[in-house]
Amino acid sequence: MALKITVIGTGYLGATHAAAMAELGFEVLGLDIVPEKIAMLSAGRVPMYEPGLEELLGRHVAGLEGSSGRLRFTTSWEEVGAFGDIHFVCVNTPQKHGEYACDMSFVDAAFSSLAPHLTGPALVVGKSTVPVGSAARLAGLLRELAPGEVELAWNPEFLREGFAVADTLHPDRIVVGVESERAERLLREVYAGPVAEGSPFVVTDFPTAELVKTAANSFLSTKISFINAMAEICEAAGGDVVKLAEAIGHDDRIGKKFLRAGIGFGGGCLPKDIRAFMARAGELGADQALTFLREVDSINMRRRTHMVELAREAVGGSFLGKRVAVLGAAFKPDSDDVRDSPALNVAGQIHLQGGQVTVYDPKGMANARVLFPTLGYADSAEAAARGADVVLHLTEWAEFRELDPAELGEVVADRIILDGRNALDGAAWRKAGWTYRAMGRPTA
Ligand SMILES: NC(=O)C1=CN([C@@H]2O[C@H](COP(=O)(O)OP(=O)(O)OC[C@H]3O[C@@H](n4cnc5c(N)ncnc54)[C@H](O)[C@@H]3O)[C@@H](O)[C@H]2O)C=CC1
Ligand SMILES: O=C(O)[C@H]1O[C@H](OP(=O)(O)OP(=O)(O)OC[C@H]2O[C@@H](n3ccc(=O)[nH]c3=O)[C@H](O)[C@@H]2O)[C@H](O)[C@@H](O)[C@@H]1O
Repeated sequence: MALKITVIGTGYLGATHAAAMAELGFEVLGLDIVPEKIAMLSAGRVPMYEPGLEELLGRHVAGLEGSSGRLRFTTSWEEVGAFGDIHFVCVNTPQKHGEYACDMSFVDAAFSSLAPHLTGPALVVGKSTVPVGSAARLAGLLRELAPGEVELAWNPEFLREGFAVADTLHPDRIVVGVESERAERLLREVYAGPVAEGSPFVVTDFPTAELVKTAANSFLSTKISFINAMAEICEAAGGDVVKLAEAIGHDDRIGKKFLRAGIGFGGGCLPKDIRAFMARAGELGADQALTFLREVDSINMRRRTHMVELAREAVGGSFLGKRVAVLGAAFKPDSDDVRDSPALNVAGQIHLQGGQVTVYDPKGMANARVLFPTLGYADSAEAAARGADVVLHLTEWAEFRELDPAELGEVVADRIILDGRNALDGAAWRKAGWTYRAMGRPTA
């Protein structure tokens, strides 16, 4: 009989994972503690913006016309416990307030809620990104609280927002930390489809599985901060970081990807993951090993301040009485996620310094309004730019590359644009009479 799968926590990761598991042919039950999310998902609607996810839900959510009916959602732990052979835990692990460390309270709560309902044999699989050592601790919690024969495995996730569906169905690799052959066999059964299509399947122990995840995000963060450090040098020396990245990227050992200089990385993962990693290394007495991540983080945060300084310079040295248009609120394009968004951080800093900021983003507006309620918002790039003394391009949506510089030039007070993502066609903007400035690139 086909395995029955539950997914605990149906946010960016969990909602995608649940739909993907149904696509792979399993019966799936998703649980969240937010009833509104469960109501939306049960109606086949996605509570966030993730390309392709709504279509996938439409193919599987029970009760929708023409669906496989393999995917349902609930808020009942009892139902989840009775339903699943395998339970994937996908809840959030944010940064603790005022600390670098990871806030494990959501994971702990999920395990504590689930365990008492596991009366039969079950495999619990952690997918959330956690500090190394968490899996061993949580296995102990399961032994203590679960009445049935329950085992734990750790299966970190590497999907990117904006590509979540494709990354889940065709992952670069599947990593499982297991303590028994049975756990490995069950997870091989779950991922048989992607593995048959070529995804490597890496089997290891708990700590290594946990560490693979934080190591990968640390490496990616380091790559971005490396190229942003080169952008700083290029600005000082008159070089062009885009050419530099292209040229070093021709070396396969370096590679072209993740070398886009700009205002740096944000989002619900890279920033908090490198900080949690540093905090955990400290607890393990190995903090020296990761001191470089402190530098990675500070280079990254400096990019945001640098953009604020460039903007202030562009409006004559003070934001007082100046209008600033901000194009972009999401932490990256093709997402509505504004968690630790560099664009909103820059907008917020300028607002605090007295600038009149108007933000526009194709998908991130609702989330941005919740997080930064005092900023101004407009419902198009043109409306945001109306009367602006400077325009900041901070999230590289395709929509912004398609803007007509001549048309936008008609509505602004001053034709100055700062490209925080090095993604616009500078020559076209200059031709239309704009002062165009990019990051780590020559000014003219
Ligand atoms: N968003 C991403 O692209 C990726 C995220 N991750 C990791 O996956 C985890 C989840 O991240 P996201 O999906 O982005 O977070 P999210 O905040 O979008 O989703 C988490 C969900 O868990 C629910 N939840 C919280 N406490 C719960 C509980 N006790 N019981 C049941 N549900 C509960 C929340 O209501 C929410 O819907 C984090 O550890 C993150 O680092 C890993 C790879 C990719
Ligand atoms: O752990 C996670 O949650 C995920 O974190 C990142 O995925 P994601 O946060 O969706 O976004 P990325 O595409 O990695 O971009 C992160 C940030 O880096 C910035 N970035 C990315 C690439 C680049 O060259 N330059 C750059 O500034 C983006 O604008 C964005 O703000 C990783 O890429 C995923 O593999 C991982 O699973």
